Amino acid sequence: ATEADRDLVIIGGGVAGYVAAIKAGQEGMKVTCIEKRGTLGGTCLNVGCIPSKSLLNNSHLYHTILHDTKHRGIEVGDVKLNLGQLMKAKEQSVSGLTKGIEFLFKKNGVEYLKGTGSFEDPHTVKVELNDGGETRVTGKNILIATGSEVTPFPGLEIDEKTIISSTGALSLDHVPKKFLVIGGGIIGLEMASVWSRLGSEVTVVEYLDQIGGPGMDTEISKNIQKILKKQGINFKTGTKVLNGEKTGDGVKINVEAAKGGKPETLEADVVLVAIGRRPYTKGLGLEKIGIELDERGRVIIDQEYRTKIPHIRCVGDATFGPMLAHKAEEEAVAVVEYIKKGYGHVNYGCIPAVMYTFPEVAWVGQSEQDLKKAGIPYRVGTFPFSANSRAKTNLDTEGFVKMLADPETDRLLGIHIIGPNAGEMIAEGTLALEYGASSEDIARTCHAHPTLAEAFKEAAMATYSKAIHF
Ligand SMILES: Cc1cc2nc3c(=O)[nH]c(=O)nc-3n(C[C@H](O)[C@H](O)[C@H](O)COP(=O)(O)OP(=O)(O)OC[C@H]3O[C@@H](n4cnc5c(N)ncnc54)[C@H](O)[C@@H]3O)c2cc1C
Ligand SMILES: NC(=O)c1ccc[n+]([C@@H]2O[C@H](COP(=O)([O-])OP(=O)(O)OC[C@H]3O[C@@H](n4cnc5c(N)ncnc54)[C@H](O)[C@@H]3O)[C@@H](O)[C@H]2O)c1
Repeated sequence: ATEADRDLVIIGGGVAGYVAAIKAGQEGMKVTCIEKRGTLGGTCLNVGCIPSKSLLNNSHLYHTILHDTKHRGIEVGDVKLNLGQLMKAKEQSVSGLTKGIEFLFKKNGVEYLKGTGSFEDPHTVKVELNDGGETRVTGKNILIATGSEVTPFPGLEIDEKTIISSTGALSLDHVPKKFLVIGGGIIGLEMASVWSRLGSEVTVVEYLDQIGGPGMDTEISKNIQKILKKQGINFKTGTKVLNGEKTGDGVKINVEAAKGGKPETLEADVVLVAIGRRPYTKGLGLEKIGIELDERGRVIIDQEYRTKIPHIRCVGDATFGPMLAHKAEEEAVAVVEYIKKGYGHVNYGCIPAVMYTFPEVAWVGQSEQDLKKAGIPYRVGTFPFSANSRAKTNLDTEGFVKMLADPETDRLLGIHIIGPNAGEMIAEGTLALEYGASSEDIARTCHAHPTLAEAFKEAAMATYSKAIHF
């Protein structure tokens, strides 16, 4: 056989794929990235992180202007929603970023093929080009970075009009009167927030007893549920969706208590299916070359991201771990380092999560229920934003910072925040955990005044001693 002519061929141009491509380019590798969507950035940039945050930000601004200005001394006249412009602003953010990645590809010498890749043999990827025709590329190393897709709900076919996935929820052309969300995980709660702020009557049906997914600290989950309820979102937790059907102009959904009970029928104009995402490896031809998936469809890999065929690796949503863009990005850098240098670094105990509701929820490390389950002793320190001077000046005092630390060594085990800008504040917690800091390390670090970050410092003080302002 002729020798493979590229150092690395990447299938998928999402966060995992494009970051690996840029990193490989920077390392002087000859690299090709294949993406079928027509734009780079994958789910995150096109139909995930970025468009959702644009809608969350602008719907929050709209809601604030409508309901939260008078007591601040600002009186506004007629406030109107221009949904078309709201969507245009979202599209502008998306296209600016996706084009930026094309620029970075050029800058770093990455070859970009617009088309669908599949394995012909372990070193050869066939590419069916989007504009017709096909080509073949060969790689010494091949990276599977094909991401994930929405998990469908059996019997509820997604038409992106009345029964929608997150993709439809990011581009509705009207504000539905009744918006029902199946699944109170992160997607469900972010989209519930957007449409509730824009005027829909929103109900979230969640199978578990808590919202935010099982990974969210239960105390935090209970608190954010109360806050979101006050904002007008209805919750049915501990409730199972049985089935549903389209009616003339909407959808009927049958539910019952998860632990059994009387069935109930809920009606809505639009239903969002947000019960999770599953790895996407369709059409890759993995079976042909003997690469295996686990029972949840994840590509099976070892600690260096190698499949059974060691020069074929996989990172991002298509394999194990939380389906998060920053986790995919970390792995993308690490996998190129493994290929190039033989070592890489991702600390899976230290991957932050952020839910961009208002206030935001952010956490890193272990939850109280994790620690209890593992029988690990811990002590808790909390500090409420109602006692933080910056939160008070901002008139946004809901939420708190909660820290969990080892009672003997004081080493931090987990940090959980509900509060404005929690997503930015958690970076300090992530750094602390990454470097094995103690709560006293944080408490003895000077924090500028007045800032929300002081709540972080005071929670640390409360963990090993006492907070000053509470
Ligand atoms: C609504 C929503 C909001 C989200 N918000 C956040 C957030 O705020 N923060 C966060 O961290 N995460 C968020 N996520 C999750 C995040 O989008 C994913 O974790 C991330 O996109 C995973 O990156 P990836 O590269 O592994 O996969 P993807 O981004 O899915 O990229 C895979 C790419 O591969 C392409 N592809 C697949 N098969 C082939 C093939 N055979 N040939 C060529 N190309 C192929 C696909 O077209 C796709 O572009 C969100 C997800 C959704 C749905
Ligand atoms: N801000 C962010 O970081 C962000 C934003 C959006 C999405 N994401 C990622 O995208 C992925 C998918 O998000 P998601 O919210 O769809 O999944 P998820 O797994 O986070 O939540 C799905 C929820 O649906 C519930 N559920 C499942 N079946 C149900 C049923 N039959 N009836 C009622 N409830 C049911 C589950 O109990 C769970 O709470 C996640 O991995 C998430 O981390 C991240």
